[in-house]
Amino acid sequence: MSTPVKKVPIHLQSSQNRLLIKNGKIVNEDDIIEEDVYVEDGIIKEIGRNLIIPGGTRVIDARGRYVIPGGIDPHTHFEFEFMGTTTVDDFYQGTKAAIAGGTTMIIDFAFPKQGESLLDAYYCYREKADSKVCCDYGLHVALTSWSDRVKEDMSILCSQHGINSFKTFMAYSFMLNDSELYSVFEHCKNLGAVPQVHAENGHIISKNVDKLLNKGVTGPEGHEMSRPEEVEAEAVNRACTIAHQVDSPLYVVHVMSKSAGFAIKQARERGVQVIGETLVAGLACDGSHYKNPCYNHLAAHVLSPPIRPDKTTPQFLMNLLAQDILQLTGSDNCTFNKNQKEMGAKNFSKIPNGVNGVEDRMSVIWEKGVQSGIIDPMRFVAITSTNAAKIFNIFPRKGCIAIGSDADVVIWNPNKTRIISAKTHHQAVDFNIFEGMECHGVPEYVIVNGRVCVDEEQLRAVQGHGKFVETPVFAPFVYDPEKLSDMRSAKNGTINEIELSNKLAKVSSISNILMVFKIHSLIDRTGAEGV
Ligand SMILES: NC(=O)NCCC(=O)O
Ligand SMILES: [Zn+2]
Ligand SMILES: [Zn+2]
Repeated sequence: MSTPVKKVPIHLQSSQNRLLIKNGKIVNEDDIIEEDVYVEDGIIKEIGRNLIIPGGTRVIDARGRYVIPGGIDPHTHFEFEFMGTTTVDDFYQGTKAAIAGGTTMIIDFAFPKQGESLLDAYYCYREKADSKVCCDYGLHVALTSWSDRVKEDMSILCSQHGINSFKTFMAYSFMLNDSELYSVFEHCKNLGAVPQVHAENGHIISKNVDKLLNKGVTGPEGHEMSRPEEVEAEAVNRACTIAHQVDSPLYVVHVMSKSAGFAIKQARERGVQVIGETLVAGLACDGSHYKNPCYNHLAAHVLSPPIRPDKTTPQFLMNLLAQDILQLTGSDNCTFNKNQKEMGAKNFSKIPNGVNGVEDRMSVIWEKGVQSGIIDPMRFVAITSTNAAKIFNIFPRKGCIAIGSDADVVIWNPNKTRIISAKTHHQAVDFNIFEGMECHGVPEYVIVNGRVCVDEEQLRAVQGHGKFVETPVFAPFVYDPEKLSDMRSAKNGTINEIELSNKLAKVSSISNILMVFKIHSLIDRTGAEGV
């Protein structure tokens, strides 16, 4: 006897494959147009008015909404074994939360365990992620040592496995020295890959940690005290110098301070091809939480480089994004629960480093950037999606609303608000560093490869719906500045004339050269062209 075939009602069948988004304002990095978007089989097939579409197509009315490319978070750590424990957001929960907030692709880091080869680390991450991801994902690979074997594996990863970026460290026990960084950057340049750097001076930090612990400073406040911003800026400057010597591009991850941002500005002015990423944590959180007497509250905010005590830093970083001195934003989502953070109860240097952000990045940046008048919706799209797609060489497949692009689309209501809370977020972590923040900008629909995964604000993410996306080498954005200038929009966003007073940032180099950088009035839009 044959099993009766269950028939899916026709309207449900077609809504999986065909979708018309009507009456919205399409925002790309360089323009805003009022046209409809037709999606079929996961791809944007048509853009225009009065489109002729097949019967049975689901229609979403986006009147009064923006239709934007899904966010690309270039910096997450799901299922990451770090500092003696593992992050609580795995590839399922992490990507589900990403989608809830309007992010439709993440790029994580394949991290080799001690003694593990880069290739094995890559296979291990593919194994962990492939069956779990609800949205597409890519991988950077972390370099925790340097050898001929590492060099060879980098070449294989680029030529055979769709990897085009490698993260190096100037801090933590696995940091590389200057000579190793020189070799890595040079090799990346030959491969057409993007060398990334975690820029903090690890030697100074470890001296400071010892000194603080000896003085009896054991609480979480010691974390920030051991890594002041000049320690970040010195490393940024040194990494830029090394990259310049070998003529390689450089991507500085998680820029968290004014001094580091300024070091990037200076490097770009002297011709270093440096790309700067900042974090939603740095754009929204200031040092006010350092006054909180609760260990758990403080420990929950510990990440590296740290959130700066200076209250003006978040807006300063947003201004750098408006100016194109920084190009993109990540979350560095690296989440540990209360009991894991308690590993550092007697010694701040043992607090697992990391915070949340993958879910809230889009709304928080909209609130702090667009709602506050520092950037316009086009620049928002550039710093949350398009630039990541360009840097990691998946543009225009991702990062824009265009015919032929993947249908990763968000229908964004700029007038709705929501209040962020750990009680309502979709992440596994038990704390939210943006707790209580009211944000304008709500993703009412999130379409992931053509599938409606947030539907009228209801999350319907599907485990395994995402795929690994290869990132090819020699991204034009990074390696071909001429093509880049054609590709790059002249519009860098409308920004308020926020006068930043001249400030002095002291940056000391490892060789005891004291450089004093004068921070110019950074917010001069016309002056930004030459940055
Ligand atoms: N940033 C942080 O504190 N944790 C994640 C690891 C890293 O990105 O350095
Ligand atoms: Zn890092
Ligand atoms: Zn990170």
